[in-house]
Amino acid sequence: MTATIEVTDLSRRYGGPAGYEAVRGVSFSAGRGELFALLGTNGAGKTSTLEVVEGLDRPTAGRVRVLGHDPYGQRSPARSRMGVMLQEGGFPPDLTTAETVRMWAGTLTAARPVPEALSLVDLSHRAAVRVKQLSGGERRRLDLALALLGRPEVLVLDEPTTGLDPESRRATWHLIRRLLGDGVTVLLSTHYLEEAQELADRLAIMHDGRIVATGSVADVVAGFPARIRFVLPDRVDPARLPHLPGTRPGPAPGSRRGRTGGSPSRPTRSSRP
Ligand SMILES: Nc1ncnc2c1ncn2[C@@H]1O[C@H](COP(=O)(O)OP(=O)(O)OP(=O)(O)O)[C@@H](O)[C@H]1O
Repeated sequence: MTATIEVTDLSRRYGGPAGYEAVRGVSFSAGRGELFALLGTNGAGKTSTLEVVEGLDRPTAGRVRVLGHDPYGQRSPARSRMGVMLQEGGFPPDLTTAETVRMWAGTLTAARPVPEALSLVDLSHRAAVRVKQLSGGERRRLDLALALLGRPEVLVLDEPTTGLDPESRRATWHLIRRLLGDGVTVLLSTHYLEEAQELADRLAIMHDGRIVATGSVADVVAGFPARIRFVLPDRVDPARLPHLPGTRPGPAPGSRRGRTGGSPSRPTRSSRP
């Protein structure tokens, strides 16, 4: 069966052949009703990857297919079935929330009714408020409402819960799970491992433009040793501790001595900074 999203050996370079390669040979796929998460620190290459899947740019090398189409070269068949939530949506500040959704709906052939879109993201009570008066979290939810407006089969969400309070974050997770249950395929980037654990069928951890770990959430988490840090009271001499397999002295915060688990080296005496 063909995957709904298929990314093969994707590279993306900014600034021509001598420029910066932000994505370096990335491959992953997601099937119908699956959520694939890209996890990584700032600058890892997540947004650069998502933008190519969204069809905003062509790959420097490699291949991307969404619902069997090249999202850049065959833009309309892929884009018309895709909902996209960028990291920062730009809205006309003086329109109300409902006017913004209505304006966006006007560009689509079969948009959800505006009240339904607002209710999905819990913004019905803010329908008459101007966008410039919305909080950052409310604007993120408005962004999500616009991504859902065309009843997409594929959703690409760039850090959808950044800036949301815990309750809104959980509500967004609940909504995403419902969409997955309806068969929507979701590609999501996030900084939060917790978010990937909550939602993802599979994930990839990106670093410096490459995937450094990928698989099911359980596989990836199991592949990283647990790190437990503790600080010894000043009066305890680390040399007198019993041997603790897999521990090593860590950097001592302040004037205290620390120790970190997760590496197989034998503990040695820790020095003060
Ligand atoms: N238009 C651009 N021109 C040149 N370099 C860029 C451009 N956009 C992004 N980059 C660089 O590419 C690298 C990857 O950026 P990208 O935004 O894809 O990372 P990210 O993982 O999404 O980070 P964040 O979590 O901060 O959103 C960074 O070093 C960034 O500075």
